[in-house]
Amino acid sequence: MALLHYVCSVPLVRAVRSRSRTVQLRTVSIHSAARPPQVERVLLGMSEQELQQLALDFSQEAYRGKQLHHLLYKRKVKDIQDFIYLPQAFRNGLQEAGWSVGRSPLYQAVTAADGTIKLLLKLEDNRLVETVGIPVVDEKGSVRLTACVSSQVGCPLRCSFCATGKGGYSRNLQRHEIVEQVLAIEELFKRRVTNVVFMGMGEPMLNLKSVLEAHRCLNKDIQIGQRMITISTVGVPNTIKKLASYKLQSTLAVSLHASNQKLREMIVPSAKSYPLTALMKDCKDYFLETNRRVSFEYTLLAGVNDSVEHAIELAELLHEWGRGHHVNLIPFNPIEDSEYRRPYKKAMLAFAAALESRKITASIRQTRGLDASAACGQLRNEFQRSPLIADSEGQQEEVEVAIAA
Ligand SMILES: C[S@@+](CC[C@H](N)C(=O)[O-])C[C@H]1O[C@@H](n2cnc3c(N)ncnc32)[C@H](O)[C@@H]1O
Ligand code: SF4
Repeated sequence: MALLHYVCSVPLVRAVRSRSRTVQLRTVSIHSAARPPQVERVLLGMSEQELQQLALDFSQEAYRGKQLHHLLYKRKVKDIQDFIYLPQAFRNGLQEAGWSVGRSPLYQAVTAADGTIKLLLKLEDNRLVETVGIPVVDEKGSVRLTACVSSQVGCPLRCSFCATGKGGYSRNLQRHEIVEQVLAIEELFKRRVTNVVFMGMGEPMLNLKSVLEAHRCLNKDIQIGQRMITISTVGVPNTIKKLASYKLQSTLAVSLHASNQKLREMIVPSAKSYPLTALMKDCKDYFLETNRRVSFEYTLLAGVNDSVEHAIELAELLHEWGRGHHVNLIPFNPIEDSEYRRPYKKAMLAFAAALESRKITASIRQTRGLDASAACGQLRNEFQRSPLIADSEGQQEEVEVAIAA
């Protein structure tokens, strides 16, 4: 693991454990979570029409809005004073009115042996968010670059095998804080991001508004195809239906991890509020409404959910679906203070074979970025415990998360 940059050592606002946990629910609301800073005057995330309107509001011609769009999304300029095409008076006017581009400084980047890079961005309120760039060379030799983006700082849902969940929750990310992760990865790799997966820190469905706004920007402004974007969720009641209504061509990934309700509740505490039958129905409706295959993520935990019997039960759950799904088997990535273990390869292959023999398409996901703690579910804890941060004077903040009935 090589340290690429250490940009600054600023106080870190650290989230601590939530005091209240999951209770019975129908809808989800979050109380007393840390508020993001004021973001009304942030340029990143705005559409071309909005930027044109902004130019008009500043008594500029509408084409200045087009130039702003080009500077933000093509030239990726980070500071208003560097908008060299724009009149100095317009730049000054924007700044005086409190506008900013909305790009955060890179705090740290760590590269893994396989070329995966984990980036840590320092947000305006000193919170840190992690994002991962994963380069993949396909059989034809062309390179894909996947951005694994975060939607929240931490996560309130506390899945038992996930470092993010164990690290606590601070707040939702704003749309520009999601978009900028992709731009930061492009800057570091010096190439375009081809795929985006909402599989970093946080539960996207608990921050659906900002996730959808960021999705629009990534698609329309940064020109990443909708089909190249995946939104991953552990399942939050009513949100899959809502997402389906937008009829996006993006992939919905549902983190299942268990073949029956009892086991799922043990692994994913929030499953208590969203029975497997209801979740599966919503997923099927999603497929029928969008005609997009749903991807089921299944983290394999040795001796917990990885037996052939579990595979058979999972196949039964998916059997009536026909072609509308795919199962992604994710070998557990080790995290601190966890008794879970990654299954042996033989067990994973047997699990996949049991699915395939029942006509359920499945693949075992290749682990990327493990030695840099950049693999699925490993985000957050590593940096939180870094001595650099432990020594800082970041104030601690009690965050209470309640999932209400
Ligand atoms: C970190 S979550 C973020 C997206 C969303 N909250 C979800 O759970 O789908 C992305 C994926 O990482 C997986 N994951 C979490 N912890 C993991 C671990 N320790 N090993 C392997 N996969 C893990 C989750 O199951 C999920 O499929
Ligand atoms: S797996 Fe997803 S939902 Fe569960 S704690 Fe981690 S980030 Fe949150």
